[in-house]
Amino acid sequence: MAFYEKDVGTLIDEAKLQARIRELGAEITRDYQGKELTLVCVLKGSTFFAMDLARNIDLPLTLEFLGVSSYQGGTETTGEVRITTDVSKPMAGKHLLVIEDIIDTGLTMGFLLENLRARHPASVKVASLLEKPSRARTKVDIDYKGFVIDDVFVVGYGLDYAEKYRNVPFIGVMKGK
Ligand SMILES: O=P(O)(O)OC[C@H]1O[C@H](OP(=O)(O)OP(=O)(O)O)[C@H](O)[C@@H]1O
Ligand code: HPA
Repeated sequence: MAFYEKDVGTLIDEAKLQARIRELGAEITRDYQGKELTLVCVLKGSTFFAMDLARNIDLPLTLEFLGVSSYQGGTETTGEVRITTDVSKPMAGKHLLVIEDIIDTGLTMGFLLENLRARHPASVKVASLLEKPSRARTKVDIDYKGFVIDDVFVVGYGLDYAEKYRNVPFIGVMKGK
């Protein structure tokens, strides 16, 4: 029995995740033909999605990592988004695709888009595996969206509860939360 089976139920299984990621990868491949694409992976939650998505994009892309944190171990945002790790290169003139695991209140992505646009990239688009529109506090346009989910706290496939459960291989819900 896997370590998480007692605590985590399945919301979106691995096959469904991978099928949708293949579709998104194909769409991004078409849209960025002839452009130099930079994936900006938002640490830590988006890492699993970003790596699977990158494998499904048939283009010579560049990877950058940007760390932000605002949940501080709980299920509610602190509302204060902090950069914990910055990208390694200037973003000016680049075609950026920001990769997120989830857009919940939208506060993190709102902060990130403002921060990245100030660096004068050629373009900025957003890919998010999940969207939880019922909790939105600010409007974020998602160019490449995996799934829309209800107002439940999800874990797995990169998403954590108090830093745990990121390595659960599917999108799950905490039982009894
Ligand atoms: O739309 P929001 O309400 O801002 O929520 C979304 C953000 O919250 C999570 O990050 P978190 O701050 O928990 O850091 P982590 O990715 O390291 O877990 C998630 O990975 C998103 O970045
Ligand atoms: O539902 C969630 N799960 C894990 N991390 C999150 N960060 C924002 N929303 C969530």
